[in-house]
Amino acid sequence: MTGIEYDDFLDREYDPDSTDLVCTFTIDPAEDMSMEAAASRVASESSNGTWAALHVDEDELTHLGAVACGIDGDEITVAYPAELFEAGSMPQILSCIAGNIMGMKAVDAIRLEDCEWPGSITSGFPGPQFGTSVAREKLDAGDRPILATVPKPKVGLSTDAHVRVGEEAWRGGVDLLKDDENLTDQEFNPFEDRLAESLAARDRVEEDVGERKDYLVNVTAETNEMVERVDLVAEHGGGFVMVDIITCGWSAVQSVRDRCEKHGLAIHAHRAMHAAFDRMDHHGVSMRVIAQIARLCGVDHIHTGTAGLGKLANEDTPGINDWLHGDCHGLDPVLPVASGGLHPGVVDRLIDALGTDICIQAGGGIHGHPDGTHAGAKALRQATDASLEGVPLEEYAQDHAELRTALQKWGSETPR
Ligand SMILES: O=C(COP(=O)(O)O)[C@H](O)[C@H](O)COP(=O)(O)O
Ligand SMILES: [Mg+2]
Repeated sequence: MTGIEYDDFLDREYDPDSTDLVCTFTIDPAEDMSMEAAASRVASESSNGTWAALHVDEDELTHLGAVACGIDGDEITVAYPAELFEAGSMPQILSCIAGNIMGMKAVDAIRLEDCEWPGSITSGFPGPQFGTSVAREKLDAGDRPILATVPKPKVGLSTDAHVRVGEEAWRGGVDLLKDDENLTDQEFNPFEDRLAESLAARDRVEEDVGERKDYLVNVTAETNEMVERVDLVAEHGGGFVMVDIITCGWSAVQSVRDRCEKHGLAIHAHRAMHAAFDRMDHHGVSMRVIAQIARLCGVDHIHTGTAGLGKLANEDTPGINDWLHGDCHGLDPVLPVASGGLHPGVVDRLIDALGTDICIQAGGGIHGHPDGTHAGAKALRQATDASLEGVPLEEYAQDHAELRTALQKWGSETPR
């Protein structure tokens, strides 16, 4: 009989191989706990161990145990055998690497910082259907950032008012109209009415301005209802859906991705509630890992922060956009969305920081323009054009009235 104990989950000589899922955690061990003791407990509890020494026949043991194989300051590395995981199930993977260990007494805090995903796991997921190619495949953004807006107030507008604001913004120069994260199917603005009338307005604008536009309608709901709403988007001729990926959960994201494959719809991932996991730098799950998971599950765009230029402490993980674009066993790159307190006066520094392969979303920074939504959209487009041409915004504003007014109102900073 073999006793499995915590020490069996610690081996600092182990060198992970290409089939392992390798996770990096920062941990704060409990008062009476060494880093080694805490690391072995993290590896045990997140794979196939528990607190009591177990008695199993060696030949029954399928070596599903994780190995804490690296300790460097407050950072530990844990390698997980691929056989521990169910192919294609993000919930099961997270129940291992971000499950019980988040609450175990052996650590006062623990944060999942990064994952290195083996091909044996990534091959079980679809990845993005379009990713950054939406700019050219579904829109006419070419090499400039895609511009988006969300009507404000975030909820409460009637369908007619919502569509009117959307049409103004599209005519002013944004590519995408986006629902806000808490606008779904409410009496004041029912889902299918808003969908149908917004897409009809989109078609009118495309016809008039000769540039492709589209609508990120928020399909967030119970999973079966979401799948039905994805079908409705396809029936009405939409090109995208928006999903609040954290609040609806990863299984639902996987179901929506599967349905969007059938209809050729791109997925815009809003991350409302992410800050419950990633805001504290000493506990939870980093936005980098959330973005990795979202990419595996197959979103095409995801909000990843504003390089500190916006209103939200939105955890601009250093290099996160590199990861979203970086190679991961052939997964398509995901389009980073910068949003939250943005307005024309910060676009130049935003592009300097994040590049042009991004989506810039501005709500208040368009609809709060002194001359209204149409002018606000024009000002955002003008600021983008100026930045791509390398012309200082103030100089470009001399003969672009809408940008000039925006800069007079907001300058180059964002109020919190
Ligand atoms: O509605 C907005 C921004 O509106 P506004 O442009 O008026 O600030 C988005 O929900 C936030 O950007 C989400 O934050 P994040 O992008 O960090 O997930
Ligand atoms: Mg919002």
